[in-house]
Parts: sequence; C-alpha cells; structure tokens
Amino acid sequence: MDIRKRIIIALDYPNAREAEALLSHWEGKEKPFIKVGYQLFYRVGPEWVIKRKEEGYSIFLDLKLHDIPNTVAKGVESISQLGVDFLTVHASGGRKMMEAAREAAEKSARGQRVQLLAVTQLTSTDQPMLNEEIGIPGSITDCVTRYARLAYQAGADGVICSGQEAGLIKQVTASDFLAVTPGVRPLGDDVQDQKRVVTPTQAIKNGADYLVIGRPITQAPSPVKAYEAILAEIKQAWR
Ligand SMILES: O=c1ccn([C@@H]2O[C@H](COP(=O)(O)O)[C@@H](O)[C@H]2O)c(=O)[nH]1
Repeated sequence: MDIRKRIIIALDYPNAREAEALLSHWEGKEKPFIKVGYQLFYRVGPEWVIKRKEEGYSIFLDLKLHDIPNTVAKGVESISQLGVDFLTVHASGGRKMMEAAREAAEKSARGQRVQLLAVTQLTSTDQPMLNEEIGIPGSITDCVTRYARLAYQAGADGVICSGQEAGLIKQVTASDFLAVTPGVRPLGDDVQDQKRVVTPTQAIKNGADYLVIGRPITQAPSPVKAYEAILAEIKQAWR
C-alpha cells in the first residue's frame, strides 16, 4: 500500500468552505486519505462526501455508531450507499450490535464494502477517567484488549485505539486486524485534549496500520509541510 495512505487527515471543520480550503493545499498533488467526523458531516451531508469520493479521495466516515443492533444495521445500510472506505462503531455497543453492522455492510455493499472499525477507548481517556468517571475497573490496556477481542469475534475489520496499544491488539486478534490510531503527536507538539498519545514513529513501530492526525496538520502554518514531515518520519520508522 502507498505509505501516504497510512496518514488519515481529520477534517474537523464546521463547514464545506473551511474543509475545502484545507484540501486546496493538495491541489495538483496526490489526494490524501481524509476523515470526516460528525461536525462536518452533520453540516455538509452525504452529497459532499459522495462528491469527494468521486474526486478520488479515500474517506473514513467517523460517525461512531452506538445504538441497538437494528438501528445500527439500518444506519450502516444507509452509509454504505456513500461508498466510503471506513466507518466507526463503538465496541461498547456489544457483540450483537457489531455483528449486525457487519451483516448490513455485506448486504448493502456497492462494490467494495465499507470496513468497520470499532472504537475501544477514546484516546482522550486516561486511567483515572476510566476507573473513576466511566466506572470501568481494571487497566485501560485490559479494557482496550477486551473490546478488541470482542470486535474481532463480531466481524469488525479493526479497531480505533492508541498507538500505545497497537502491538498488543495484533497479538490478541490477528496481524491483519487493523489498528487505526488517533492521538498522534509529533515530538514537541501540544497534546491538547488527547491523553494516550504517541509520536508517529512510536505508532508505526508498535504496529499501527493507519495514523489519524488532525490539528498537528490542519492547524500548522503549512499543512502540506507538516504532513510531509510526518510522512518522512513514518517512512523512516517503517524500515
Ligand atoms: O479515540 C479516538 C477516536 C477518534 N478520534 C478522532 O481523531 C481525530 C484526532 O484529531 P487530533 O486533532 O489529531 O487530536 C479527531 O477527529 C477525533 O474525533 C480520536 O482522537 N480518538
């Protein structure tokens, strides 16, 4: 796979104009893999996503579905019409919910079916928050591992986890079970609201398949330069 596709840029913008302004930096260059979250999706809707697909972007639609199995299945059926590449569901929705999502993705595929990624624990969650606020006992690693196993057994294609956990997830599932990792910060960058953070090098060395990176690229004075610097770093780490 083209190593450029391993970096997924999070387009966390409030409208099409700002999202397209970011994308315009890549005019005449190879199109990056982009992530559309609900801030942008709820504003621009499915037509905008379909248009970007037609232009040749790979798209991760990060809607983090979490509901009863029937509702999630219907949501996946609708989303499958957009032809996006990746879609998130929450592993905490349970096995039946993820199985229903997988079945719906297969049934409603138009060509290549959407790949389902289960969110384990958000990268903004740390140990005290997991135990004291959310009320889940034990270590974050145990919780993430448990959710990853469940997601694997339920037919998800991979998980969203921190780069800290990518290697462990491969050990308890399979080497081709995707570890897609947000919470990536180049050395010296502000971690902001992220807690379980790693550098691009650490993420790749730990076995991450894709790095999801938003603000370190989108808020950089030159987004393309920031992207290319991360790319150079992961190429080095790949060796
Ligand atoms: O556990 C998770 C799941 C999703 N995300 C999303 O990734 C990006 C990260 O953006 P940064 O600006 O690089 O922090 C953002 O869209 C999140 O919604 C995550 O961070 N952690």
